[in-house]
Amino acid sequence: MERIDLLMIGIGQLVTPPGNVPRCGQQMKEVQVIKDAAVAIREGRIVTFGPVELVLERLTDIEVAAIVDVGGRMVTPGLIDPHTHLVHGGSREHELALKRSGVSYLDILAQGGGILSTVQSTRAASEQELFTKAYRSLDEMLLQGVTTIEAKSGYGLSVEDELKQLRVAKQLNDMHTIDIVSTFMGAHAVPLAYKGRTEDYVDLVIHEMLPMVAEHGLAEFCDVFCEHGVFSVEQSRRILLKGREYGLIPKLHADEIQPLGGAELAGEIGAISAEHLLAATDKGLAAMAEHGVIPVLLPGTSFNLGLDRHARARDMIDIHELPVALSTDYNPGSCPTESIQLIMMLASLNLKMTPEEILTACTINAANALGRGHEIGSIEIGKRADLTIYDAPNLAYLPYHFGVNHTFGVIKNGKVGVWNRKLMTNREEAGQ
Ligand SMILES: N=CN[C@@H](CCC(=O)O)C(=O)O
Ligand SMILES: [Zn+2]
Repeated sequence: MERIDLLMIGIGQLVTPPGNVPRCGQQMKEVQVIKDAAVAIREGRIVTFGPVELVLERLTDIEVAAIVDVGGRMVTPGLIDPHTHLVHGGSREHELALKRSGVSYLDILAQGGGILSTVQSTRAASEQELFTKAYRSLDEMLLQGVTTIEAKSGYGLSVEDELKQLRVAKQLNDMHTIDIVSTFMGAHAVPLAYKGRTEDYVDLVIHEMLPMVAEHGLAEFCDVFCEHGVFSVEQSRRILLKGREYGLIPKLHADEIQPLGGAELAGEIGAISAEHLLAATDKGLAAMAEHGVIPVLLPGTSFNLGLDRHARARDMIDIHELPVALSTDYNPGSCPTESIQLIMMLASLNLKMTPEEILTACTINAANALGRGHEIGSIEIGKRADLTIYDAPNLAYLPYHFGVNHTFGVIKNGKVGVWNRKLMTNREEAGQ
């Protein structure tokens, strides 16, 4: 072993799911807890970790450039948020009264509001404006302990505006501490100019948007809002299969409001993940389990939409043995929050997930929903040194003591991104 760049000591509890692959069913509860631990990092990767005496023994006669003592705090892998609509213009607080008076999410959309309202603001915004707004959201996420996110397009809904959103996401990935994985979601809604002509819009997505996104290398995944009144199962299938021909891995907003068969479609085409799933049937969940599709659950969305129904996480874990992942769904409409820690609390309250399951869902299962289980999502030798440090004595404390940010520090790629609750990023780079 050569020199060590950073040695983290004083870890009261090091808590991580093991391995690189998705943790299914009861495996989600099995996390490794190492007391009085240390982690050694070189060139942004984990070189060794374990009980402090063991780590120090392994480092005998090895030069250590810097030592950081985290004062008995808890450390986990950096948290991963695998479903966000990060880049968008404007906000939708003007729809709050409508929402609270009982008008449904899909009715607001059908009236030209909702997603379509954000499409207007996103089209009107410059790339710099979109960048600055999203950069602030990324700062919030980093302060919460998040080190990698996914970001979808889908508020442009024209060739040029979809590319604009994806270019901004790429630039953010280059500039911000958080890693951003991009998803093309031109099929997020039918734009007003195509009202009543959904098939024509699907043709635009397939024949004009997908080739351009692929040609510019702007996305890794393709997603569709498969929902009654938005895109049908058949249209979603066509878009996702064509996307795959262009090298984009399929994801799907599936069975959020109606049991349309999105979960079944995700299984049929072997999507990497299916999201929402509040209305998914047992048949759909079985199809997902059979084909290794990861359910990404978004309890902040059902909470914020005031629904009395939630995704059936317990059935997914206990009966279907699925590898559940969790995410904020950060977006300006159904879930305007960057707080992954609020999501952890809601997963406990409404999805009845245990603290261990919640950690697994926010780390290794989320990493696999982004095809990155070999790189991030657990503390293993050789993996990226993405670590979150909490002012909390144990895992259960996170969903228990709610409404505050427990994150004390973040290490991203072996470098300090947050310390003592303060960002260590260079804000000047973001033009602020
Ligand atoms: N359900 C569809 N899309 C987003 C919401 C987007 C919006 O309302 O702006 C979601 O995942 O919740
Ligand atoms: Zn979404």
